[in-house]
Order: sequence, then C-alpha cells, then structure tokens
Amino acid sequence: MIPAIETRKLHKRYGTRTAVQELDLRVERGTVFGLIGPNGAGKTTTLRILLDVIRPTAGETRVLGEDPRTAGPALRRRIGFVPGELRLEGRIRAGRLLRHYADISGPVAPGAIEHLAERLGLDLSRPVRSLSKGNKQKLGLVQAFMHRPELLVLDEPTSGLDPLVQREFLSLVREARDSGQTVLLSSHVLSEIQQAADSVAVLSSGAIVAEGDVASLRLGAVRRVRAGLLSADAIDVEARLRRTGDLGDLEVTSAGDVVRVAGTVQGSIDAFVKALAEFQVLDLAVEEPDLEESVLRLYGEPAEQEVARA
Ligand SMILES: Nc1ncnc2c1ncn2[C@@H]1O[C@H](COP(=O)(O)OP(=O)(O)OP(=O)(O)O)[C@@H](O)[C@H]1O
Repeated sequence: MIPAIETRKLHKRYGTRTAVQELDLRVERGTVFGLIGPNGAGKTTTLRILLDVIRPTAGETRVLGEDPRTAGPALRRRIGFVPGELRLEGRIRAGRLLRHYADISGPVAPGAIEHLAERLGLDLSRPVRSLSKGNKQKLGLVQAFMHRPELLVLDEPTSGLDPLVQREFLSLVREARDSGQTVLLSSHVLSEIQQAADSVAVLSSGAIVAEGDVASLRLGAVRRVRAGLLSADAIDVEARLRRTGDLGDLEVTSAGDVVRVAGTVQGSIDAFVKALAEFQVLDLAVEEPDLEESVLRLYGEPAEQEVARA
C-alpha cells in the first residue's frame, strides 16, 4: 500500500541556515507517527512542507500518494492540519468560524462539531478573539478532526492544554487511528508521544537521529531526580548512588542531618531508587523523561543556538 507520507532526501534551507537535511520519512497508513525533537530541530518546517505552506529547497514529498506542490485544494481537503501557531482574531463566534471552515474542508457530519467541542470543553458561543491560548488550540483541533480526514498533521497539538484535555485529545488520536485514519504529530514532550504514537522519529538539527517503535525509545529516556535523605554523610550517599549506574550531573549537598541529591538517571531508575531506600527518604521527585536531555545525551549536542533557544 502507498504510505500516507513519504519524503526522500528532503532539504530546506533558510538563507545559509539548514532547517531540514536529507530527511527520509515514511508514515504508514492507519498508524500514529510521532516526530519529536528539541526546539529548532526542524519539526514545524517538515510539517509545513507536507502541507505546501512552504516549499523545500530539494527532495521529494508524497502525501497520500500526491505531490503537495501540485495537488492543490483536493489534497488539502483530505488532511486535517493544526499549525504550531494558531492566530485567531475577530468577533466571530467559535461555532460560526468552525461552520465556515466546514464549508471549505468538505462534508462534516451533523453534530460532529458540537460533539468534538464538548469532548474538549470548548465553548462554541465565545468570540474567537476572547478565547485563551488553550481554547484557541481546542478550536484548532476541532477544525482538524471534524471532517474525519484521511490524514491528520498536528504540530505541537497539546501546547496550552490542561492535562485532562490532553488525555481526551490522546483518546481522539487513538480513535482516529482505530478507524483507519493516519496521524502525524510533532512534540517536544516525550511522554505524550510515548502514549500516543506507534512509531517515532527523533529529529535533531534537521536530521533524523533515531527511529523506531516507542518501546525502543523508552530505553533512552533520561529522568531528572531529586531527593532529600536523613543522613549526615554526603560522601557515603554519593558513593552508594554512583554505584547504581548511569548518572549525570549528580549533586549531593548536606545541610545539618539532611542530604540533598539532584541529578539525572539514564534508563531504568530501579537501582537508583533501591540505593536511596537504604536511607530514610524525606522526599523524592522523579520528573517525566526529558526529551532534551535524552537527545543531548544519546546523540550529542545540537547547534549552540538551539540550546540557547530551548
Ligand atoms: N522563516 C524562517 N527563516 C529563517 N529560519 C527559520 C525560519 N523558520 C525556521 N527557521 C529555522 O529553522 C530551524 C528549524 O526550525 P523549526 O521551526 O522547523 O523547528 P521546530 O523543531 O519546529 O522547533 P520548535 O519546537 O521550536 O517549534 C531553526 O533553526 C529555525 O531557527
């Protein structure tokens, strides 16, 4: 079967800056594909090329079997798109605007807009300019999903959404996949991709540095950990923790009879937690696997300016 998306040696330069280089991407139909990478990695550039919002410098692109540069509105109607930055102004009410979009995007089932708005918690009677960033994002999602397109291209779709709405969004993505639609979503949040995607490509400085199923990427996850232990002996704590494996930026400081620990753990945290448990643990915080840390650790530093932007 023809894949939903295929690019060959896709290249995009802005002046002297290369945003995307020699990108080979293949997204099979009926799957959820996650494109992840730190800020400036080239995610938005790639997605905009797929929608023909911008043109590549070189390379081939096929979307649903068509070349986006020549396929025109007929192809666009088969795609639901959430751009990274959604600008919505004006006094028009959310529901009216969505019905207007529906006239352009093609048939929308009766009640579909209301159903999606209710699931995401979007008030359709509000003027769009008065919507918060998160509510504008919800409107963008309703617009992308409402005509049940063959392909959904979603750029940072959950930015600004609260956790409950994020969960509902992930359900929508899974339901879309289960009904045969294809979803390509970009994110710089690893956990979101882990929950939603079947396959993943990690982008860094415009190139794919890792690709595979989600389970294999989990191994590379780096977690930031912080703990407070009842002990006066920072040196002993540090020695025991260092024996547990791959730690980064480990800082062990003591204040009175409390030792504070902060650092990053690569891969499994089992040994680290067991080493902590030899002491009386006063508090413990383990943060979500951090994509930035994982990419930097596994694949080296991206360009300096990207680190500064992040
Ligand atoms: N219009 C533009 N003109 C010049 N450089 C650009 C332009 N758009 C993007 N870039 C540069 O191209 C690179 C890739 O940017 P892109 O927006 O695709 O990354 P991204 O992965 O989507 O990042 P983010 O998560 O921050 O949105 C960056 O170095 C960025 O500064």
